[in-house]
Amino acid sequence: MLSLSVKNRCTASNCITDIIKSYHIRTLTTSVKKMPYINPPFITTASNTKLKAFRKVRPVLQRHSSSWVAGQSHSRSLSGQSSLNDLRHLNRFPHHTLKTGNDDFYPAEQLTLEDVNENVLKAKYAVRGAIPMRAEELKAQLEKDPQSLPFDKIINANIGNPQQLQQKPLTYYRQVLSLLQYPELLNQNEQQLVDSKLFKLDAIKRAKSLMEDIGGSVGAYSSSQGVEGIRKSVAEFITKRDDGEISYPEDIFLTAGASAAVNYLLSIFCRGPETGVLIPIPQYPLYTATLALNNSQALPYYLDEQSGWSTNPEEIETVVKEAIQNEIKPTVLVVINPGNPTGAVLSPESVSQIFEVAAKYGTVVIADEVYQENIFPGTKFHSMKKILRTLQREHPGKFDNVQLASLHSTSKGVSGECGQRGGYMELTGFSHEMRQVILKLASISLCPVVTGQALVDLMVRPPVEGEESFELDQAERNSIHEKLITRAMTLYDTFNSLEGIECQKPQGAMYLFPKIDLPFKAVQEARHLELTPDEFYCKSLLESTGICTVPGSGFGQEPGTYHLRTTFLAPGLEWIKKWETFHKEFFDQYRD
Ligand SMILES: Cc1ncc(COP(=O)(O)O)c(C=O)c1O
Repeated sequence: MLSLSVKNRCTASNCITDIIKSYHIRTLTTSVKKMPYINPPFITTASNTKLKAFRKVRPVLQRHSSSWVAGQSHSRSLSGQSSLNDLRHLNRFPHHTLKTGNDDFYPAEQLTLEDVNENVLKAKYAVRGAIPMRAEELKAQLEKDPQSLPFDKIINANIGNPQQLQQKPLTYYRQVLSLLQYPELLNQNEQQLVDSKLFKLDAIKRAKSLMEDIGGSVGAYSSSQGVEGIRKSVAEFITKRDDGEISYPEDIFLTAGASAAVNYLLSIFCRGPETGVLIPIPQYPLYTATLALNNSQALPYYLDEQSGWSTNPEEIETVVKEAIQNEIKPTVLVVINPGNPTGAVLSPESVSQIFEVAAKYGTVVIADEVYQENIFPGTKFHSMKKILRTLQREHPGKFDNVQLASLHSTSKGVSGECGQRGGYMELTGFSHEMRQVILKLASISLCPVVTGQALVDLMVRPPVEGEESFELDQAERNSIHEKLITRAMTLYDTFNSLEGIECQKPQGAMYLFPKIDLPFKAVQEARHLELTPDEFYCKSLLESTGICTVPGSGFGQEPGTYHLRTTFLAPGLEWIKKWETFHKEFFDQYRD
């Protein structure tokens, strides 16, 4: 039983009724229609649902009512609340009497979505979105009842997570890491450890030297910028990779994966809606999600699908100019190279032209190079740092103020150690004070995971020829590379042999992003189910084969086109055959 009391008459009655209707608060509607002004403190009994419903309409009631009258005259007025006009009180104290025998005690409600940071609600991350969530449901169903579905397992092709898909960790990495985790082993006789066949001598030596760099225990915080000895290894790796262009340990920040670096950088540079960040479309949704969290604007620049998802620096400049006209500062430009989800690798010419734009407009460049090791035969990766140094040498003065943050990670490449959260960023061209801000932000999180830092060291300084682990390590790396390439090419060929699919040839990374041109009937069916055509295709694929992919809409795509993203990490080629069969049947079912 709900009892409402009416004080003043208010002109907002129609509005209130509409709002209440729109929230389907049927139990309240009849009463409220007759009561244009509701005074909340006079609700004497109500179910939680009714109170929640009331809270939804309350802000509108308040906006439209000339006087929100507090219920001072009510016999059960809230103790200690001098002003019930204050909405904060209304949020926290349900206005119902609880028969506790203690009139002073009113249990507070749980928070609702209205109470949380709306930027968090706005952020979207499709890689773990609706289709992967449906896959989780199906996985649970398979565990309970293995016969209930037309497949026996879920193939997670939705995320670049190699070890989830049975990629074996590199032996050398894990030998060193296990010694770091259990230092008692390091006190044993080295020969005995080697004789146990569990550890190679070079792994033991490496663990000892790393332990010294780390300072004695992976269980202790390190410096916020990361262990100095490991930063030295990273700087040496970069110098070698970039044909002698020098990198300095002071410019290296070790991070908990590349995601942490993106978070640091965007939370520093995003000042609100007047900040614009150029992101490639299609993009890895970490960027749009982080921008949403920071309440800043994504400025999309489209990659050109027909030319293998190439980047057009002229388009980037057009986007920059338009942003400036709209009074949005194009503060940051994100380049993902090799691309996720496209697999495209940038040419040195494109990179140089991107730096022209950055130099002209003072735009910070984030070079997301986490796939730099995943390069297919016939393609060469050129780091943005190396090209920047070349430009600076060739054009004295012109590129000196370019600010570049280059990111790398232990999650990808042949390491595939996503769960260990290792990564680094190299800062080039930032002022001292800006670096101090970045350091301060890093120090708020204390330090990146120390074993993740150790993994960065192993990634940038693998065993070399002559060391005991070298041969096995090389064999393991080559096998991972070969399998990835074989699967990528099989999938690519399969897609291009099928009706209604067109796929650009990948040059690197771990993904294919084919375009799907669905028959009209399939598009209609998707609409009927309130799905986009790409969602409908991905959902049908999942429910028929167990293959979990991500609709192109999660990454951004040219309006009117539909894509999906798949990894090629799942072992074997059988699943590709299953996909082919599904696709043919799908088209047979929906062909016009
Ligand atoms: C382009 C890109 N950048 C960054 C990341 C995040 O990687 P990490 O695991 O190092 O945080 C990913 C992960 O898939 C990615 O694809």
